[in-house]
Amino acid sequence: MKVAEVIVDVPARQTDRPFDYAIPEKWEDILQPGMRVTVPFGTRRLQGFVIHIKSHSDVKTLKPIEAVLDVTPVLNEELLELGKYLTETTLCFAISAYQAMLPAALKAKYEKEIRLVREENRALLPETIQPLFQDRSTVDWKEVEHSDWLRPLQKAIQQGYLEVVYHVKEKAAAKTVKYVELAQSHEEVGRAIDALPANAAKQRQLLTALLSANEAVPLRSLLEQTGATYASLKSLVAKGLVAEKEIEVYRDPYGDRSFPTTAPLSLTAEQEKALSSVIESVRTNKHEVFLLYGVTGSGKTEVYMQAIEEVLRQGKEAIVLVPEISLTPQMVKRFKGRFGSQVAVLHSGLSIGEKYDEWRKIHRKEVQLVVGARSAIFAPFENLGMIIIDEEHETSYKQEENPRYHARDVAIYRARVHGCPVVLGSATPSLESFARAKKGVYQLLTLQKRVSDNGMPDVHIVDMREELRSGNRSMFSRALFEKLKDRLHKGEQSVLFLNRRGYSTFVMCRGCGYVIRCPHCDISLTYHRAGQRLKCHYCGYEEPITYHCPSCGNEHIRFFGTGTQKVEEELTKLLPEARVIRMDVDTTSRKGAHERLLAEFGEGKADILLGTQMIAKGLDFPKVTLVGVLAADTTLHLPDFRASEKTFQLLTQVSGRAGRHALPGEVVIQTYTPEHYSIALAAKHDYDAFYQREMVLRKMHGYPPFYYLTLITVSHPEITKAVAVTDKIAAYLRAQLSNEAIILGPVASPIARLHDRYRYQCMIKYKREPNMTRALKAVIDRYQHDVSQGDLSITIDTNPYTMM
Ligand SMILES: Nc1ncnc2c1ncn2[C@@H]1O[C@H](COP(=O)(O)OP(=O)(O)OP(=O)(O)O)[C@@H](O)[C@H]1O
Ligand SMILES: [Zn+2]
Ligand SMILES: [Zn+2]
Repeated sequence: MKVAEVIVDVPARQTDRPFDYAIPEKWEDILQPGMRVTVPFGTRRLQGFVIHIKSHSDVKTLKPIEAVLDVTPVLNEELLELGKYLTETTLCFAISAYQAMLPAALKAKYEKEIRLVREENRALLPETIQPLFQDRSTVDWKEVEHSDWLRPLQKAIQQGYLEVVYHVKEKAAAKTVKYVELAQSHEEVGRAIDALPANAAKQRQLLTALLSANEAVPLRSLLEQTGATYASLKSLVAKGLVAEKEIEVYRDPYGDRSFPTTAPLSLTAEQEKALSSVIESVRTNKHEVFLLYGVTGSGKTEVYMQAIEEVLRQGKEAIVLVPEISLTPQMVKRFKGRFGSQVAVLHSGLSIGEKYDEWRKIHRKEVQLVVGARSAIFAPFENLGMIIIDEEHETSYKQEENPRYHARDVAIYRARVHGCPVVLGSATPSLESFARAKKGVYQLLTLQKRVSDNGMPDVHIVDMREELRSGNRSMFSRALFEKLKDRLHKGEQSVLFLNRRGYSTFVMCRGCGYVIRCPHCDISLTYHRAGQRLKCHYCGYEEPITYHCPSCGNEHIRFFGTGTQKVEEELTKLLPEARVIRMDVDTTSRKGAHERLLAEFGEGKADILLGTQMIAKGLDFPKVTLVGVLAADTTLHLPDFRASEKTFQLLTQVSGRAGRHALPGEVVIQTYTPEHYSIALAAKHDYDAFYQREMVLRKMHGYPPFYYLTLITVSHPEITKAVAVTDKIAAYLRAQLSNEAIILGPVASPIARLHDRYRYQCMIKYKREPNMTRALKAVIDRYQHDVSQGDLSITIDTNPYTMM
């Protein structure tokens, strides 16, 4: 007998191990590791992954596998191993690791039904629930779960009249389309046409159309083409002349668009040099990590694409990761234009079904290249020739839920297995990556010049305190306003960027200083003009705006901060002739809106593009000659040791949108702290000086890249419990780790209360702690019971990017 080790779909500490199941004989030759199965588990039925097959088990009575859900493994050997690496490095459950690698469509959907065990039982049911089963023998659990029938149903289940049945379903299935084809030879069909009665004109047309098509035709187009009804077709089916069949099709999100083909550009000397190093490594199957440090507009994408061409020539595959937010139609167009149908695209804007179809193209080896956001790093390619991570400094490459992996680490892991290079590209590399490049761990490739002859844009810093002193109370400085007017007259375009991260339009009483806060979380509510409501951005709580202060009752309630809506209003007042496109969460929430707005701007249908973070990167519009940053400092004051780095990156990226082509560009940065080095150095395009300066501070305060970090966050509805547990964890770790490790805390988290739960944290800074993983696992084990039974929650992030 053969036995399968199965990881079941219960993300909990107690079930985080393989369970043995017997493989029924009929599946002995079919079942392979990496396939999904359905198994009985306690009283339930669950989906699971087979991770290993063996011929013996120590378990005495094995339950059999109930169903095999795949024909070929959905996780190959490499990905199964990668799952183990993820559980070790991020301390996640194996099931979470495997599920993260697959499209959501393959995740199980559990459904429960209540079924009459025997027909005769119908009469024995309590009267109250008899009507439920009047003309059926099963009732969906959802129908009754919140009803008064639950009690009598439970009783009937205990008495054995009813039973609960579990179904495991897929979230989405392959899409099929009905086709029609001839079921007999052309001669037979010809004879049949002659034999048709004169009034069967439509049937004749149908057969003639199929004869001339000489292949299966989609049912819909056949009926449209001939004007025949489905009934006419059915009668031909009944005669055995034609047959219907379902053919699988892909949902193609880009199906309705054509992408003009592009040819490789002839490279600049710098590009050429960078490319040849990468190609050398592709040709020799050498695992190396390159850091392609190239200023904005230096043509990094062209280098990526020509390197990919080499990979494809070698018959290998490539993964290109881009941040979700810059996976704009522009980027897609560039890759589809160069590589056509060889590309799959994966991002969160796709439906579950569309993502599944793109994934299947990869799984079936119908494409050789995937361009996608973070999770595309798990693309099931088996012959990888290169992995590219564009804008490698982006924090969105770190997943902020289990498994808390960083795509860069996964990329390096996979590339090592495949013996291929990784290319990390950025105009503003993360300090971690640049430090590694300086140490020679990564190979540094540099593009110092822009492709266009104009070079980097001129940057002007405006001190907004000065503006106020000289009587300008507007949100636009005089310099920015003049330049906006100037561009308008010249028919050139401007981009206005509002830095909104860590910043909110809070509501404050000018009389007593009272700020309206979320009753469940420790943060202020944000004013939303649409609907006149105040919303909590963490838990979703909302309430209508008030005009009276809840604390002192006076009417001087005011909305502070600047939102994009407010900027737009002001623009309409000051520059009524300007056509403005606003891009923020409100205007881009509908599917396709993001893309449409950018296309309109690209076609010159607007003079000013006003937006938040989502317009900061990747955009490449020739007519943009002015970039205005309305408030540069908002990210500076986040409670995060990366605040300066993030500010520098953001300002450099957004400035980089100006003057990328023939026309020279200019940037205006408005700030209240012009002297801050992040702002001053971004204005000078001086990454190197910023790096030096910031590294000194990181070293002094013991932060990455000098130290590794692990952040433990404990939350509980009772503050004393949260503190006590954090305290115990900190004490335990102090005892377990070496004296070199620095354990900070317990302290209240920057967001000290969320969803009515108090949050405390403990941060560990360390250089080398062989005992670390073991100690953290011990912490998880120690509190496993409290976490699963009670109100305690503990999250451990072994490489935190948000400190909140
Ligand atoms: N060798 C070349 N010859 C002519 N044009 C080029 C060449 N390389 C790139 N370009 C063009 O220069 C522009 C900028 O290139 P690209 O967008 O790749 O820059 P980037 O380095 O990715 O910049 P960013 O970091 O700002 O996104 C693009 O329009 C691109 O088509
Ligand atoms: Zn809240
Ligand atoms: Zn008040």
